[in-house]
Amino acid sequence: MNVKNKYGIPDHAIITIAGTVGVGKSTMTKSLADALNFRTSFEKVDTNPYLDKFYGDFERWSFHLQIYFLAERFKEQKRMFEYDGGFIQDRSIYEDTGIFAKMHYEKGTMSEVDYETYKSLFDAMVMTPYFPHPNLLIYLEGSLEDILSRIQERGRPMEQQTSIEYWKEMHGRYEKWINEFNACPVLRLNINDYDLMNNEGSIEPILEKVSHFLKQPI
Ligand SMILES: Nc1ncnc2c1ncn2[C@@H]1O[C@H](COP(=O)(O)OP(=O)(O)O)[C@@H](O)[C@H]1O
Ligand SMILES: Nc1ncnc2c1ncn2[C@H]1C[C@H](O)[C@@H](COP(=O)(O)O)O1
Repeated sequence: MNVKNKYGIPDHAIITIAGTVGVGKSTMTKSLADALNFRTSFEKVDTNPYLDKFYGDFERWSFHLQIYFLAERFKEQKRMFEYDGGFIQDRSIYEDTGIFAKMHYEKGTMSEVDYETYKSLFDAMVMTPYFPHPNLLIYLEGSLEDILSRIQERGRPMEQQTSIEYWKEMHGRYEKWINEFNACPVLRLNINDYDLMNNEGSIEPILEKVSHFLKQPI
C-alpha cells in the first residue's frame, strides 16, 4: 500500500508549507511531494527579475517585488486549481502580505501609498469567498540561530549579505503571524523534531500528523 492510502490523505489535497527564509520549506515540499506522489509548486528564486535588486535596495524595489510575487503565486494558485489539487506548495500567499509587505511598510522601506495599493490588490484577489484556501498549512519553526546557519549554508549571496537584524525581525514577526493565522488548519513542526536530510524515516510521522490534521473539521 502506498503511504497516501496508508494515511488516508486525499488525492486532491493542497498543502502549503510556511515559515521564515531558510527554515526548510523547499526541502519539506520535495520530501512530502515524493512521499505522496503530489505535484509541487515552488517559488521562483533564480529567475526572479527583482529579488537581487531588492536585497540591494529595499526602498527602490519592494513594491515591484511584491507585485511580482503576488502575480506568480496567483498563477500557481490557478494551476493547482486546474489540476484539481494534489499539490505541495512552497510558501503560502498569505506570507507575502502578512510578513513581507507589512514588514517593509512598517520598517519604512515601502511607502504608505505603495503598501495601500498592494494591499487592496491582494485583498481583491485573495480575501474573497472565491479564493480556494489550502486544506492545510504546515508551519516550520526553529531557533533564529539554526535558521541563520541554514541561510549561510545554502549560500545565496544576497541573503548572506543581508543583516542579521533583518532575519531577526522576520523571525519575530512569523511567530506573531502564525499565532493569529486562521485561514485554514495549521500543523506546526519544529525543525529539531525531524531530519529529512539524513533520516528517510522522518517523513512517516509527519504524514501521520498531516492525515490527522486533514481530518479535523475546519
Ligand atoms: N532537516 C534539515 N536538516 C538540516 N538542514 C536542512 C534541513 N532542511 C533543510 N536544510 C538545509 O537548510 C537550507 C535551507 O533549506 P530550504 O529548504 O531551501 O529552506 P526554505 O525553502 O525554507 O528557504 C538548505 O541548505 C537545506 O539543505
Ligand atoms: N513576498 C516577498 N517579499 C520579499 N521577499 C520575498 C517574498 N517572498 C519570498 N521572498 C524572498 C525571501 C528569500 O530570499 C527568497 C525565497 O524564499 P525562501 O524562504 O528561501 O523560499 O525570496
